[in-house]
Amino acid sequence: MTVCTMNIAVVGSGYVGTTLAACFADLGHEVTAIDIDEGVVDRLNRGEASIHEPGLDELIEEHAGDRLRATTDYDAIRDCEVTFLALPTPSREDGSIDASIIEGGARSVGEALSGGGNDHLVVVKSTVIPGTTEGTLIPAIEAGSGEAVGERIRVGMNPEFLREGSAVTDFLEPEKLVLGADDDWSHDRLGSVFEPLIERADPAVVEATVREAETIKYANNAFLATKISLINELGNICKEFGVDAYRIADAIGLDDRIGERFLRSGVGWGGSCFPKDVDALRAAAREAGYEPELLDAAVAVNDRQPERLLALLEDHVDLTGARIAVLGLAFKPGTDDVRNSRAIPVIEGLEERGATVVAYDPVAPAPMREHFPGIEYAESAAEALSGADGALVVTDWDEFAALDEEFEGMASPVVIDGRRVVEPREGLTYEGLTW
Ligand SMILES: NC(=O)C1=CN([C@@H]2O[C@H](COP(=O)(O)OP(=O)(O)OC[C@H]3O[C@@H](n4cnc5c(N)ncnc54)[C@H](O)[C@@H]3O)[C@@H](O)[C@H]2O)C=CC1
Ligand SMILES: O=C(O)[C@H]1O[C@H](OP(=O)(O)OP(=O)(O)OC[C@H]2O[C@@H](n3ccc(=O)[nH]c3=O)[C@H](O)[C@@H]2O)[C@H](O)[C@@H](O)[C@@H]1O
Repeated sequence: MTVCTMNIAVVGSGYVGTTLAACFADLGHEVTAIDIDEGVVDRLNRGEASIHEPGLDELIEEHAGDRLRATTDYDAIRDCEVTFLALPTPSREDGSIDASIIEGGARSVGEALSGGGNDHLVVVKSTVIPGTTEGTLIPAIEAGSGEAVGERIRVGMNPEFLREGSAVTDFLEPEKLVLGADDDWSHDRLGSVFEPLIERADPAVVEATVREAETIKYANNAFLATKISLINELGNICKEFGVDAYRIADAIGLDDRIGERFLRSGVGWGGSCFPKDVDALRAAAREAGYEPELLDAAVAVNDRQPERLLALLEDHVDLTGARIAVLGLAFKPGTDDVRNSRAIPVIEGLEERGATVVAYDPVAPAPMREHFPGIEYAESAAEALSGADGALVVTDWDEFAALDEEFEGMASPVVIDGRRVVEPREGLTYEGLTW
């Protein structure tokens, strides 16, 4: 069967945009990536990603200069049939989303499309609060293009569910695709974009309205974050009972209604999305007149986990003047992203208690230096552990599971594990956060 290939623009070349652009090129589409950062654009054109994602460099190297091109010039959109907006939607101080970047991007897309031309579908890929596409982004496109959306220019919403650290495989092997649009033409065009992926991976396809698609994304993330907070709460209780929370999770996960995934208890959820999206949903719910008590509690439990990790360490080590190794800085393994990493409150807590911090992460030391320029960064876990009075495991990198004689270099071999990754062994004082 012939699969139709299209000319697609992707605005924003961060974690989502770069993955999207490289994967669309791999699916056979002609892709133009647009970013305001010249460094990001130059790297893409040289065949390199600006972010660390397994498999991404290989895809970019294969397609750059051929089916994948990058530019800072929004005018490239004129030659495309579909434009995806993969721009940041960060939190404001009060937790609500700041839509100004994506609003500016939507306006620029409108300007690039002004003056007539071919039919064009603009697809919101970013996570935006229900009503934002209609209330903010469509007016911005209209202001830029000088014409009403709904005739030549139409708008869809296609939330993204990829995880950092497995972005490429998540994108190319999705469980579901949510195609949000408010008319048949837009649904059809969005369907055409994903036709090669549907052929290849056979995901469930959910046809939704734009507002439903916006809402599905928040509901998905709020559910997952709350699921982790629930297993963390249960895990804290298990610890008090002297019971291993992982054995309990294995048992309850066998119930299909609960499911075995996202039941790893520990130091909590971080990253660029769960904290931001749960906060944005709470703020939007409040603004709409609803008190989101369960979501508030999910955040409260999450905020408490790093403190519990530190308290466990304090049971074994006097932290004033102690040298403490922090193993793992990324918010999860497989990424160099440290946004809202649990390592941040952990390091802050250690500094408040007068400890000297020596941190190690296989890929994320550079971004963490911006948060904590004054702490020591080791080149290896062995170097971080050498002479340490205690160690905290904050990210579940596989290499920490293989640590063995490295612990012998510690001044006092105390390991508090926030991710269930280190194997307990003789000679090591080992405690898990929830086991
Ligand atoms: N990171 C993730 O795993 C996921 C993120 N999302 C959502 O996708 C959206 C994008 O997130 P990320 O990719 O993480 O963002 P990011 O921060 O990694 O990348 C954003 C990119 O946009 C560029 N940019 C900023 N302003 C621009 C402009 N006016 N024009 C062109 N480029 C511009 C930046 O230079 C940067 O390269 C957010 O709404 C996020 O919530 C959704 C699912 C997964
Ligand atoms: O909207 C987004 O940006 C994305 O947010 C999450 O993806 P991500 O944040 O990349 O990573 P996850 O694997 O979900 O992990 C998030 C946090 O939860 C923690 N976690 C995860 C699973 C678990 O069982 N326990 C647990 O503590 C991780 O350590 C990490 O800090 C969602 O899983 C994606 O579906 C979504 O697209």
